[in-house]
Amino acid sequence: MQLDTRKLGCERDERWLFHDLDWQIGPGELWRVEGPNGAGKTTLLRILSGQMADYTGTLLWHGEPLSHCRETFMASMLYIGHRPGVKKALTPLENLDWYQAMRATKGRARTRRDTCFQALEAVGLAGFEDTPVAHLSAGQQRRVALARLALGHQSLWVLDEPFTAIDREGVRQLETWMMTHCQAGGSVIVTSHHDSGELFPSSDVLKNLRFDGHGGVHIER
Ligand SMILES: Nc1ncnc2c1ncn2[C@@H]1O[C@H](COP(=O)(O)OP(=O)(O)OP(=O)(O)O)[C@@H](O)[C@H]1O
Repeated sequence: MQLDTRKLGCERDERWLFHDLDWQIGPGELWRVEGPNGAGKTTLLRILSGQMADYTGTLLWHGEPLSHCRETFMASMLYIGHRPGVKKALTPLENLDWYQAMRATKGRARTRRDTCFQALEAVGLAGFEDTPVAHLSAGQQRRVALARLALGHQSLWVLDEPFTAIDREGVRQLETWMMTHCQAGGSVIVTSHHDSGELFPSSDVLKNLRFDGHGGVHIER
């Protein structure tokens, strides 16, 4: 797993959010992107996850320009954004099953459903599998989205504010998942407004990319 940015830049309303950003995200690396509101964190994550083409510079996936290997990249990357990205009229189980089907996950429908059950149990939604998402709390809805992490398909996780609405125990569990994912050779890029030191207190692998809010971005390995 290797994602590189070369001279990456993005301008909004005649203001550079970031420019000339050279950054390497390698296997086993856990990156926290931090900075003030409006600095450009979400914009950066949307570019890195292949959702925005409005930037300067180059993105390389395993050394190859992203535009040449988009399909492989998209299959290897999981993005969870600000919004839970779940269908409220469906149940958690239906949402996950739909997600699995969309990713053309091989295997029998029954095995696929079992995997979904396990993922929902892992995020604390056992007993809520068949409740329409619209009837769940904000934190539970968020957990439906986060259950995708437990399905274990992708090597790169790009997570924009995944801790929003999640209780303290859930935050610790999520941190553990991210660290375990990195220990297994995966990579994580995560934003959060939690204070520094509040998250991943026991991690010695956490690296920071910090927006200073004035167009400067600082990489702290
Ligand atoms: N589609 C867009 N068109 C024009 N400007 C945009 C667009 N999306 C975001 N911006 C601007 O880009 C800047 C960066 O926004 P972004 O959402 O990336 O910041 P952020 O660091 O994630 O903020 P927050 O911490 O509040 O989530 C903001 O000034 C925002 O107004």
